[in-house]
Amino acid sequence: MQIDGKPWRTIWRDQAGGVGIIDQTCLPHSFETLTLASLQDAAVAIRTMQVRGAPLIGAAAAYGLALGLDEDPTDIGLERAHRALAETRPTAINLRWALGRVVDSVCALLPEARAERAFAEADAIAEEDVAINAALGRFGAELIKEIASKKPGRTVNILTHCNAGWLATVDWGTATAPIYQAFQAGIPLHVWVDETRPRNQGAFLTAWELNHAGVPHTVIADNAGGHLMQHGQVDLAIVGTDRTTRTGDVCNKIGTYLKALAAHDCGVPFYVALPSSTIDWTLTDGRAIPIEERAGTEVSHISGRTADGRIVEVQLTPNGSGVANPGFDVTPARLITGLITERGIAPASAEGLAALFPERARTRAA
Ligand SMILES: CSC[C@@H](O)[C@@H](O)C(=O)COP(=O)(O)O
Repeated sequence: MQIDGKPWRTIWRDQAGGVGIIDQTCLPHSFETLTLASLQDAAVAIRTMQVRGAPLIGAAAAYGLALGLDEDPTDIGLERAHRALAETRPTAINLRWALGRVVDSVCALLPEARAERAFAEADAIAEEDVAINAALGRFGAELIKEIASKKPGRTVNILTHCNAGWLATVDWGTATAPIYQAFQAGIPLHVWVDETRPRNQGAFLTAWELNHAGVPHTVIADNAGGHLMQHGQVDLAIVGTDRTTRTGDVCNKIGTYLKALAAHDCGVPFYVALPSSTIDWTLTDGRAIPIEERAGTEVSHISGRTADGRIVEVQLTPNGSGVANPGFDVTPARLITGLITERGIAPASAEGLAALFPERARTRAA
């Protein structure tokens, strides 16, 4: 992604031995970067959602483990860093996947060799994420081109939920990678951006990055998607996922399920874009996925910028009303038209995923 004419990634190694990130809690009002200099910084950044989105959480956790090994490379230090990071967010499987990769790469080494090796593994995870998202973007862009060919000269309207974009990955995004690639290929397209209450990742982050990329888009209230689908104003939906079972059930930001139901009712194709690191090969039923329960204040309060540039938070709900805030929901495979992966587009089923990833499908289900 180019920002002010300069290429950016969402996470990088800085000159001083730290790890740079974009503080996503400041967007869209200000673009600020910060340095993760310790295990503690990395754990806080993931927990408070300064970095977020399944693939980026994975990369940040990998760097966090490397920072932890820099502080204490012993077995005890490794275990402590692993535990601290694994506890930060429960739903995105990429977190555990990336931590597992770094642990496997260092555990047989002498302590003094561990930090360097862990940083190299974290770099590899980040680089692979870029290549994988670019690859799945190519498959998804073909899909968009096919839809465009059926309505020559007219705009393809794509609905997306939450931010499964550039900001949620190291580069490209998952749901947005096909959009960016089709847009760059000259396909006329427009994106309906669900605001995605309660944290507004759509209104704050997806809108911000589509703006920077010059992609035409419109932010809508979460409740508007079904209406637009009924009126033929959505050609396809593409969303991301935090964890996908081996049978193709998809866990993604709360509200995704309702969009999939509406799409099913209206005959709108509903696709999920994902790197294979988001597949949990041990699970056969999406209902087994742990759902993060987040702070009630995300529902009862909302923040925004005043006309004179101040960021303020205001309360929406009456004092005394209860609030609940499940962060994710599960869309059953039967509502999903296809899974866009780095190896191609699979039907959302055990057979579909096993055909694309035969070596991973041999993992035993729990
Ligand atoms: C490419 S990201 C896919 C998902 O991680 C994304 O859709 C999502 O649900 C992000 O949730 P978040 O709570 O903002 O981390």
